[in-house]
Parts: sequence; structure tokens; C-alpha cells
Amino acid sequence: MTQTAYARLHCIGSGNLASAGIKILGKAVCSWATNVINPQATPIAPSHPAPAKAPAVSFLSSNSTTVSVNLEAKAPFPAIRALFDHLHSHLDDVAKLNATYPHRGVIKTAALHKAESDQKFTIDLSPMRNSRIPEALRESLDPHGLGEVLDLFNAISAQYVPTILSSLSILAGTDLSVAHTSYNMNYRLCDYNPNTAAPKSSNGCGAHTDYGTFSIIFQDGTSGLELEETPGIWVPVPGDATVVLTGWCAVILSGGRISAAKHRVRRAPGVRRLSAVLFVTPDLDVKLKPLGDSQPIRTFSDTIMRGDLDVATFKDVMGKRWRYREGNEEMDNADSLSQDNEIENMVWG
Ligand SMILES: O=C(O)CCC(=O)C(=O)O
Ligand SMILES: [Fe+2]
Repeated sequence: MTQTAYARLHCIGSGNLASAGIKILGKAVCSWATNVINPQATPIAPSHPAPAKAPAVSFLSSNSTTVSVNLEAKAPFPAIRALFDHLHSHLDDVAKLNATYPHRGVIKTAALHKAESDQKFTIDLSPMRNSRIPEALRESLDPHGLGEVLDLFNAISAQYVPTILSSLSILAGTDLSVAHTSYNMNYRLCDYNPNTAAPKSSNGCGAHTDYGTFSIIFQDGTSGLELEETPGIWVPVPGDATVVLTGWCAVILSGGRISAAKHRVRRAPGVRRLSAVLFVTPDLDVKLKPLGDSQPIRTFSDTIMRGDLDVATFKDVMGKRWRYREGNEEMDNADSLSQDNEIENMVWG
């Protein structure tokens, strides 16, 4: 993959990131950082060295969990658009792809017939990376954008995941890379296409906090992504920004030193928006409890402190809610709790 353009990347950060080689640009750094990091905590350098050329960081908003970083990477949106366009008009290829992963499906199209769910189409590329897709089928989709998209996924993972983990380790005060040895990742393409069951609905992606360690969100220039700065107050993210958001696993592993931003995507009638998200999660067998020897700065549930919850179980609980919100799975007790409510109960007790 050739990388020619600079993208703005927003990720969790603070003044401490300077010691990871990341240049702080925003004046609001310190006021924001105190919301994320225990000011008393002594940062512990992670065991792996920071890369020589680290991305530059600036702030997205005064007190949310996001800052912006310059990255030499950009998602191939023409290829992503071509892939979605091909699949929207070749339902036989959609059926073939989904048959390779019958458990969940590769392409989610619930928005075509469910007006209440998130009004978007998604393609999950992790089954393709795991070689579940027969070579011939994969190759037949390469000219329609798949090849380019997978190349980008692999390049970004190799180039930026260790850098971001390294920076987050400083915020966490402990080496998070020990919980990320297997590169447990998913790469998801999203098409907020106006052509769904509810064309006028503004609900592109319902409010949620990602469950993993962090997610990198690439956008095609179209706005719609919003962060919850304080409860009920939503701040729009510029449509041309690339964003790193931390998730629940980062909150737990860092003993509460890292927080996680709730976010959502709003649709404008008739406007198509594409995004590509790289989700990074701890290894499935990792016990979700604060790592390292430092005292957690928040009070976690007994289940968390005992280390009774592993990543695979957490993913299972969260995944059911996630698929319900996206319209891809039914739930018996769906009305009683939201995705975040259920996770909050597990994490805080
Ligand atoms: O499409 C976006 O910008 C964000 C999507 C998202 O938050 C998610 O898939 O978890
Ligand atoms: Fe998300």
C-alpha cells in the first residue's frame, strides 16, 4: 500500500504522551488530561520502545476522551464505495459471502427491512482475514475493492497498533501490550446509505461505547459521528478526521486511568456516509481486571477485581446487545437495558 496523504487521527492522550515521542498540539491538553489520568499516578514506560516517528496529537474537545493525531494513513474510500456498490447490486455475492460465515454473516443488511435499527450496512472483514473465505470468492471480489481494503487493513495494523498501544500504556501506567499478543482485531466497513427501510431516520449508529481496547475510525469526509462530552451533550466530530476512541477493555485494564467515549452516528436525509473502523481488542483469554501493581483509581465490581471475566465472555455479552441494536439479532429482554447499561453493571457492580 502506498501512503501519500496525512489523515487527522483523534485518540486518547495527554501531556504524558510527549514522553512517547508524540507531539502535543492542543492548548486544552492539560484540562482534558486530568479527566483521563490520575494526576498522582506515576507513568510507567511500556517495555517496547516508542517508534522513532510518532504521530502528532491535538485535542478534539475540552473534556472528552479524544485528541487528534496526524497519521500517514488514509482509508481507500473509492475502493470501499466500489465494494459496497458491487455488493448492493450483486446479492448472489452477498449470499455467497454470508454462507462462508453462517454464524454471524459477513455483510449485515438488516437496515433494508428494519426501520427501528441502525440504518447502515456493514462488512466485517475479520472472517476474511481468518481465511474463512474461499480463495476463489475472495479473488472474484478483489477487482471490486476488496483487495485494496484488505491490504490497507494489514498495513495499518502493523504500522499503528503498536504505536497506539504504547501511548495508551503510558496513560494506563502499565504495559498493555502484554494483553495484546495475538492481534485480536476486526476491520469493519460501514455504509450509511440513504437507501434503507427508514430513509428519513437520523439513526445511523445508536449511542454506545466500544468494548475493546481502542478503535480507529476512518471517515470519508462526511460528518455524522458525534461524541458524548457530558451526559446528553453530543459534540460533532469533523467529517475529515480520523479518530481513535478507547473502549471498555482499556478502562478496565488501566484501572480506570483511561476513560472511554460514548459515541453515535447521525444520518442526514439523502446523504451517504462511509467509514472504516479498526477494532483492537485484548486476547480472548485475557482476564479483564486492572493490570499491573498500581491501585485502580475507580471502584470496579467484585467480578472484575477477582478476574472472573475473560475477554471472550465479555465480547459475547456485549455482542448480543450490539447485534440487537444493529438489527441483526432478536433479544428477549431487550427493552430493560441498553448495551452500555448492561456492561456498566458488570464493570462497576
Ligand atoms: O461509522 C462510524 O463513524 C462509527 C461506527 C462505530 O462507532 C462502530 O461501528 O462502533
Ligand atoms: Fe463505535
